[in-house]
Amino acid sequence: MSKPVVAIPADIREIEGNVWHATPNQYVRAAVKGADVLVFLVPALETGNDVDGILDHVDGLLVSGSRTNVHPSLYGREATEADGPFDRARDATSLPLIRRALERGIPLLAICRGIQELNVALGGTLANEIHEQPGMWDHRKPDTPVLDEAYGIRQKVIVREGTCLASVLGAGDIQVNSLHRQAISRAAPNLAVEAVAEDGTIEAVSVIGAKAFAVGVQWHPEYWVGSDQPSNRLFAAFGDAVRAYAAAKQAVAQRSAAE
Ligand SMILES: N[C@@H](CCC(=O)NCCCC(=O)O)C(=O)O
Repeated sequence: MSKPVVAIPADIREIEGNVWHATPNQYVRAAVKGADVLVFLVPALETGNDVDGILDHVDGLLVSGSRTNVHPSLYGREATEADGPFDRARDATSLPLIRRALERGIPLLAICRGIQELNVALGGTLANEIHEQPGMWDHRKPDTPVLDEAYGIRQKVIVREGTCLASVLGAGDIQVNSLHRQAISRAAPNLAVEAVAEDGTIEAVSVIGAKAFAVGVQWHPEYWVGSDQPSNRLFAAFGDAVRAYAAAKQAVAQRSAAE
């Protein structure tokens, strides 16, 4: 059996005067090296997405981070200039993919913007510029041109006992990186909070009653896959879930062919 396939919804980026569908290499590298899967990038389309047509060809969904923010209109709020930058095509592509992947039992790992999209897709809300709130830590991307510094491990997160994440990483404290201005404000009804920062920021969730692995994290495990044990374990667990889904799908196809 060939390796299973994971879809990564792309961002819209303007590069050298042209519009690109793009995702940073760190997500592709982590999926290939950490989860041992093949990767398909999904173009970001504001309309015309064939969600089932895409998901028919994949065994997992990896929703990446991005400097852009989910549009507030998607969680019932008026958008202001301060809520940007936006990527409406990304929103229109990833939110339906998240909802439908969960319905079909396709494994999901959502990272940073991805956990925020997961929350909004299921009916939750987001808070912006969280560092401006009293008692909140500054979770923003460090102001440095050096990526290893920007993604440096610098924050404690407490993984709760008895959670999906605890089964992968163990319960208790882990050290993670942090590059976000927004965070989950009201968690969607069917999301379980799995990890929090010391200032109460929700750092990880899982989907209650999910048919398969369905986890979102606010930090960036993809960046240190290969050298950081929690990152390695999370992507290995995601890869195992993707392989299980692919094997089950192939077994169904073989039974149908034999009938
Ligand atoms: N825009 C959201 C999500 C942040 C995120 O995904 N960060 C990763 C990319 C960082 C970068 O390249 O700037 C938020 O700010 O909360």
